[in-house]
Amino acid sequence: MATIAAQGLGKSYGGKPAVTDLSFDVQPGSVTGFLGPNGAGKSTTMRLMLGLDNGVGRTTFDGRPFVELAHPMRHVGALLEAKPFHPTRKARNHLLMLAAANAIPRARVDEVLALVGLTEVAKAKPKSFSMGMGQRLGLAAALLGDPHTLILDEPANGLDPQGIQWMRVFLKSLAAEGRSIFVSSHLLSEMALMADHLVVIGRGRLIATGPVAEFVNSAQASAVVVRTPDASALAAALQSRGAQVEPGDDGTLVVRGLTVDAVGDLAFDEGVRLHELSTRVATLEEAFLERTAGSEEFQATGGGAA
Ligand SMILES: Nc1ncnc2c1ncn2[C@@H]1O[C@H](COP(=O)(O)OP(=O)(O)OP(=O)(O)O)[C@@H](O)[C@H]1O
Repeated sequence: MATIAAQGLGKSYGGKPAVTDLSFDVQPGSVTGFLGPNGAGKSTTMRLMLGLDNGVGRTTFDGRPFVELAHPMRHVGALLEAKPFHPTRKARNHLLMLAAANAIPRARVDEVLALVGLTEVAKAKPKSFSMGMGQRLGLAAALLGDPHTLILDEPANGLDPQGIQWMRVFLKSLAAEGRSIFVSSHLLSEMALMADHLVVIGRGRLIATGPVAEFVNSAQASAVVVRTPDASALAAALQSRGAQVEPGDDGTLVVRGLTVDAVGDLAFDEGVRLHELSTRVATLEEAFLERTAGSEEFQATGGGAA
């Protein structure tokens, strides 16, 4: 069973749809990246999942909606965009209050402060915190109940490169323990390193969901590159098997629709000599830009492709 099952989520603001009929699953033991252009509806979706926004649809955590969980913090930890802590209440005291309200042992507070690297500043007030420290405190709060599921909206916001790397290793280790991690981020190179699965939305609608590898391999930018002195013979043979073939750089052929193994086997069967046979895998950024093209809410007129 999927740990998180979101079904038919929807929300409009003033008649304008922000999220429309959105359904997806998040499996345990993996990091699922939640991607979409600015304004695509990621934060709204996460709020809907936790019952923090009025909307339509249903999200269950191990079969039950968030509001029906007896000890929600022990099932689901959330870090959303809004800073939930009091600016002048010391970081540790903030966590102690949360722990007390949720019947979580006090000792867990110092554990989570250490986990996120805030032990040294436990007695400081969040108003003196950098954005990255604030994110770490938010993550500490999300982890208090040792939850099986984490929902994190842009947790890497404000973190320096070391912090971003730490976050990646940390979230991957939590997933490796069997937890479900659902995390949004605009840092696509980071997401490529961290996520196993993706949920990609545009204008509030599902664009793709599945393994990261499937998403990048299905991109147009992914292809088999082949170089041969018999290009026209090979191109004809490839096209007769349904492949799309385009001329590439330096006399290569760029082939889509067949695997590298199939291209190599076909060349062998046809007696065509090959001087190069390689694959080009799209980056997550290329695949993302390709699949979300036209679904950006905010399009600038300056810049563009160089
Ligand atoms: N409280 C609100 N009132 C009115 N419109 C809202 C509100 N919150 C979000 N929206 C609108 O809903 C849409 C989705 O916004 P949302 O913040 O969920 O997107 P997002 O994918 O999280 O964006 P970003 O990547 O920029 O953080 C946008 O068009 C946004 O302007």
